[in-house]
Amino acid sequence: MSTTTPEAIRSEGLTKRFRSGQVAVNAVDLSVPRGAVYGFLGPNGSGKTTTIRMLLGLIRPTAGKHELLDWPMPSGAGQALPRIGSLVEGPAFHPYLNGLDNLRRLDAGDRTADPRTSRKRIDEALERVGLLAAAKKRYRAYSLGMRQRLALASVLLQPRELLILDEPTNGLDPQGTREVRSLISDLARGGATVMLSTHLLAEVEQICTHVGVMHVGKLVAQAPLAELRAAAAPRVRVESDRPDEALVTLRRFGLTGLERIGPSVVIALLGEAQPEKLVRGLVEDDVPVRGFAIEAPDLEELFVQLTGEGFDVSG
Ligand SMILES: Nc1ncnc2c1ncn2[C@@H]1O[C@H](COP(=O)(O)OP(=O)(O)OP(=O)(O)O)[C@@H](O)[C@H]1O
Repeated sequence: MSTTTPEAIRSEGLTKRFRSGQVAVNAVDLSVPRGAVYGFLGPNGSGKTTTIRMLLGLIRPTAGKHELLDWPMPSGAGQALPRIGSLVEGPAFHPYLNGLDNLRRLDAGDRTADPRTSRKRIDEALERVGLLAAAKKRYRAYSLGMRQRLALASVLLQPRELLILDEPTNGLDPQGTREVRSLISDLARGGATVMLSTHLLAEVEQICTHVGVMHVGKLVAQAPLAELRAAAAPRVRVESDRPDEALVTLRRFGLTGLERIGPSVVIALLGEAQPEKLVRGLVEDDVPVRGFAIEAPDLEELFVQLTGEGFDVSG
């Protein structure tokens, strides 16, 4: 194996052009740090599933290259894939078998799984996704949410270094959604790296440490969530005929991120400063103030600026 890098997933110029001519994924450079919960966020049709299918070697990229756990794909698939659990389009479950027997079948077909521990691992996986009570029910009688849980259980039959999950909470009711999110956080605490795709900003805000934002096939932003939050931190905006003097006052109050915008507007990060004290300070310094506002873009506004579209914030 090559030397261990800080990234669990790395891609350069990953591109998929379908036969129709449509470029679904356009030169995507992913960087998913080990230990991260990486939210792959984007509206429907932005290219998330296509990217994930390329990462896992299910479809061939038109251009670009990528590595999973430092193994180049697809040549290193034999080494990389046993260390990776994935949920994309769900495994093929048999409709007339119950959940338990479906997992037995999958586990028996996995040559890296130890048959002696099979039952124990299956029960643990069913328990983790809250499906133990329904283990003997036929798959065809499962609700969409139960099917999703069984798919997740199949990913958890073995310990994994990396989990790649396409819309893992899709189809789950609010309770199921909460449970799956807490399960993902548990897995990350246990040391796994998780990449999950979602169209829900709330999902990213609740469980992710990093985010990559897709828009019409392009990765338009990629950063630790804390960094994006800082970029979305509240700012103070002062309109004055003497902006240089306004800047001096704001600086005196310890504000950072000071910037002049146009001839009469300055902005700065509000930080811990109290707005009413700032106003008083400006007046005391004899700075003529025409406008004073606190602007607090939230993450949603930030993403809208990036992509020109909103995300579903519910869930
Ligand atoms: N096999 C295919 N042949 C042609 N076009 C495809 C194919 N698969 C996906 N596409 C197109 O590629 C674009 C990206 O689709 P993709 O499924 O990757 O998006 P997504 O972000 O995962 O969206 P969703 O959340 O709806 O799954 C879409 O416009 C889709 O219609």
